[in-house]
Amino acid sequence: MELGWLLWGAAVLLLLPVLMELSPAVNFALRIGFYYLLFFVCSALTAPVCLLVNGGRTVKNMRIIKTVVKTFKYFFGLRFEVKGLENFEVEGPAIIVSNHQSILDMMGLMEVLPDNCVQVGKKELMYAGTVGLIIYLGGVIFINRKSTSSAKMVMAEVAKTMATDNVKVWVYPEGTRNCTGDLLPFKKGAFHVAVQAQVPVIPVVYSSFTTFYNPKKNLFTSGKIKVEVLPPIETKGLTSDDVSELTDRCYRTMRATLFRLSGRPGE
Ligand SMILES: CCCCCCCC/C=C\CCCCCCCC(=O)SCCNC(=O)CCNC(=O)[C@H](O)C(C)(C)COP(=O)(O)OP(=O)(O)OC[C@H]1O[C@@H](n2cnc3c(N)ncnc32)[C@H](O)[C@@H]1OP(=O)(O)O
Ligand SMILES: CCCCCCCCCCCCCCCC(=O)OC[C@@H](O)COP(=O)(O)O
Repeated sequence: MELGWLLWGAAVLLLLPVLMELSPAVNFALRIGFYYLLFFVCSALTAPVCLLVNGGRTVKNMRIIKTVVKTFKYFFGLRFEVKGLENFEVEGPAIIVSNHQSILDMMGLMEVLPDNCVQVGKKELMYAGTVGLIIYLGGVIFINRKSTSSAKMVMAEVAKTMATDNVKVWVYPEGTRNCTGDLLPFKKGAFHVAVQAQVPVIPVVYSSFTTFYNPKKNLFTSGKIKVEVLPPIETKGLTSDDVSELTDRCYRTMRATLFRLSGRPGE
């Protein structure tokens, strides 16, 4: 019986490189599948540690999660080139906004995540098995994108509590993943919260993944991701009437940075 398994394992190991060469689809499926498996297994192993060390749902668990997720890049040959981390050093809370290209963003998020920073995520993620549990423990704020009114209420609550909790809140203003090398129009929620809480907006831009990652083309190889944390944009004195202009300004700055980091000529 054991010999059978041994032979089977050896055959797979020998065949794997051939399979991966033969079919990009197999290579893509294996790498993404392994990424999901890493999420699943590491979440299951890390949740008890978070409970033991910090006792429950708290942003302090993000430190543990970050330590684990930061190792994932080595499995995929991904490297991050980070600039501007000093821009996170603002007094007190802030709203951080970044572009969102893929599930791979979780590695980029954890690569630069400042202390005491939680994320806004779609509520469906709460049901993603062990990953749902670990992001709940990490303090992730869940919103229902299908109900603007309830999402607004959650965000209004965030604006009220982020000062007392002294947390930064990381929002993906595009509201969904977008791996086209450009930005989707920005939703305004993050900027309403920043103005309501009178805290700065800190834009973060990740260079385009399209050179090494494209699900439509079964492309997922190793690669370098440039990350730039831009100077904070103050909101003191702004009101809800200024939100559209603030959103626009942030969008333009981040889009220009995205093109620069990705070596794409600006428009
Ligand atoms: C140990 C190993 C572990 C391994 C695994 C660990 C993994 C890593 C660990 C942990 C990290 C986990 C991280 C998860 C990350 C997940 C990310 C996602 O899920 S991204 C999708 C969800 N995020 C969003 O959608 C945000 C952006 N959306 C918004 O902010 C929207 O604004 C929202 C949802 C609040 C409303 O969206 P609308 O679609 O209705 O569109 P709009 O244009 O923004 O708003 C419509 C009108 O309402 C006003 N409005 C919007 N928000 C408002 C507000 N808060 N207050 C007042 N008015 C508001 C606007 O001004 C607009 O009105 P006028 O066009 O100006 O007339
Ligand atoms: C082999 C067992 C594998 C079991 C799988 C475990 C569950 C894996 C779920 C991983 C989800 C972890 C968080 C990913 C964050 C993310 O990137 O979510 C996408 C949202 O931002 C936007 O969603 P969308 O609007 O659909 O683009």
